Amino acid sequence: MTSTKTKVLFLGPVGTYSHQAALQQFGDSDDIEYIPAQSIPQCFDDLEGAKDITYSVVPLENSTNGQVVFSYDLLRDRMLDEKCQKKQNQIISSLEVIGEQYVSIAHCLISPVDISGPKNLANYKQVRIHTHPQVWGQVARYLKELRKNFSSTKFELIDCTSTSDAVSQAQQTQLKNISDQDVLNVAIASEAAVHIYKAYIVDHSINDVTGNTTRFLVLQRRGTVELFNTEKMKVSLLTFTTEQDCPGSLVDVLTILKNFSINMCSISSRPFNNKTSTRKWQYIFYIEYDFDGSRDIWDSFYEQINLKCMEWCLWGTFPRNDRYYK
Ligand SMILES: O=C(O)C(=O)Cc1ccccc1
Repeated sequence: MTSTKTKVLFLGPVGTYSHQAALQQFGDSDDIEYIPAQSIPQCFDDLEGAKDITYSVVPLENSTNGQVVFSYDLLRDRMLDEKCQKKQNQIISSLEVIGEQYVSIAHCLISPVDISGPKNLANYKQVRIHTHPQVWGQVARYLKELRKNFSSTKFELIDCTSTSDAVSQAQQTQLKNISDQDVLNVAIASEAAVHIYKAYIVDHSINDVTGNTTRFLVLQRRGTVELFNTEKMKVSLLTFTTEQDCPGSLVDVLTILKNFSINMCSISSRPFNNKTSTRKWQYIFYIEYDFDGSRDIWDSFYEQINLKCMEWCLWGTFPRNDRYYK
């Protein structure tokens, strides 16, 4: 019998910050089945491909070190995929954003074995630190201090697909090399992962900036579930490209928001390679802006956007999460 549960994909395995974001969005109920993906691309691909998966939760940006570029580039690649349906210059992506979540990041230094505190890192000639690439920029100062305080220990940084995968990798590698007493494999992950994988905390709250927060997007296949209409403040995410070597082309797009008194709350960019041109240094822009459904301006607004953008994609209009303001 097929499951009647709502299936939610997240960057796994269990215990990741993405898992926390998914739980914040959908709760821990028998009606929800959480499915761990092995990579951020898989969080996009499997949502697109598997009709029985309803939602996917992906990391987008961090308050300390900015864009999770893997996700930005996956949005870019989907927008610029020729297979996408087009309406004039508008690209209708197969996925849409229906929500956002904010997760407080409190990284721990985690060991598969109990070393009774950070001072005993000095007992190892080599310490191999595993974590998700996005984490290195959030603990740069901590790592510098480690190297200064344990100058006889060699620290090696190893990228993993997620923070929980890092704990698992550290455990497996430590077990495989159990005879080598000079090497310790550790991970940087959440305290939730420590309990799930029955590991040990060497150091608490090691992120350089307290209040470090990661923002996640909640995706669905476009049109799967109609967005509930709430009075809550909404925000729209739109990506676009402009004509290269055309002075003022970006300003012309941003001026549309100004002319309609629309508040832009974020802007960022990523390089892209246009298939029809060998030119480098072309950029796709990502803007978010406050959406007020009570204003009767939006058809005109998007007509103007369509005129000034080479290509554009409205990824979604979704409720602003209260945690944005904390
Ligand atoms: O690996 C995780 O736990 C993730 O959810 C990705 C991530 C990594 C680092 C900070 C925030 C999210």
